Amino acid sequence: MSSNDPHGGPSSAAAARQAGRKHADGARPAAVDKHEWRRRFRALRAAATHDALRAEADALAAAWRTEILTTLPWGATICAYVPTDAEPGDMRMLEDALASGLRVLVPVTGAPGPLSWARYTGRGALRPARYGLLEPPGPVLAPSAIAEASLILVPAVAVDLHGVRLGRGGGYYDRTLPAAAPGASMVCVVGDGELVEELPEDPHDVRIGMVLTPGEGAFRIARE
Ligand SMILES: Nc1nc2c(c(=O)[nH]1)N(C=O)[C@@H](CNc1ccc(C(=O)N[C@@H](CCC(=O)O)C(=O)O)cc1)CN2
Ligand SMILES: Nc1ncnc2c1ncn2[C@@H]1O[C@H](COP(=O)(O)OP(=O)(O)OP(=O)(O)O)[C@@H](O)[C@H]1O
Repeated sequence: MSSNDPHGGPSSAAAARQAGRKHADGARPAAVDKHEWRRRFRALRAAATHDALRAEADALAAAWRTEILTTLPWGATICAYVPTDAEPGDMRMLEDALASGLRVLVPVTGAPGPLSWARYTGRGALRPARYGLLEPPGPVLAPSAIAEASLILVPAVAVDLHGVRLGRGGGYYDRTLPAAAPGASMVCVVGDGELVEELPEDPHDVRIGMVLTPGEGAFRIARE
C-alpha cells in the first residue's frame, strides 16, 4: 500500500495528514479515488468523540470571530452555508456573522449546476431541503449573486496545501465559484486532520486560497 492509498483507513488526524503526503514520484493521486477519500474522511469524523467535536467547534467559532469577522466591514456580503452535524463548525459562525452586520447568503440547492442563494436571517427561518440540508425558503437569488460576496465559505470534506478541495461529490461549488468576484477570499473550514498535503484533482476543480482550522486558525494556502 502506498502512503497515498485511501483504502488504508487511517485512524487519527496524524494518519490522515500522513496519508495526504506526496507520492515519491511527485504524481498526484488519481482522481478516481475521490470516493474513497470521502469515505475515509467521513469515517474519521464519525469516530470523533462528542467532546472533541465540541472543542473543534469552539475553536473554529473563536478563530472565525477574531481572525475573519473583524476584518470585514459592516454591511459587507459574504456567502456561507448552513453546516450539518457531520461538518466542522456550527451555527454560531452564521449567527456571529449576522451580529457583525454582514449580509449573509447561503446556498439553495437545486439540480446539479451553479448554486442559487438566499439571505440567511437566523436559524429559525430555515427549512428542510435537498440532501437533508437546512436552507432559507427564499427569496431565491440567482447564481450570479455570489459576485457580491467579498468572502466565500466553501464547504469541504478535506482540502490540501495547494488549495485543492474535496467536496461532497455534487460538483456544485466547482460550477458556482467561477462567478465569484476576482478579489473574493475563498475559505474552507476544516478539522485539523482534514488539511492534508495533497488530494486528487480534476480539471474542473476550483482551487481555494484560505483555510480556517481549529488548531491554527485562518491562513492562506498556495493556489498553485
Ligand atoms: N452544509 C452544506 N451545504 C451545502 C453543501 C455542502 O457541502 N454542505 N453543498 C456542497 O456542494 C451543496 C450541496 N451539495 C451536496 C452534494 C452532495 C451531497 C451528497 O449527499 N453526497 C453523497 C455522496 C457523494 C459521493 O461520494 O459521490 C454523500 O455525501 O453521501 C450532498 C450535498 C450546497 N449546500
Ligand atoms: N464545472 C463543471 N462543469 C461540469 N461538470 C462538473 C463541473 N464541476 C464538477 N462537475 C461534475 O460534478 C461531479 C462531481 O465533481 P467533484 O467530485 O469534483 O465534486 P465536489 O467538488 O466534491 O462537489 P461539491 O462542489 O458539490 O461539494 C463530477 O462528475 C464532475 O464531472
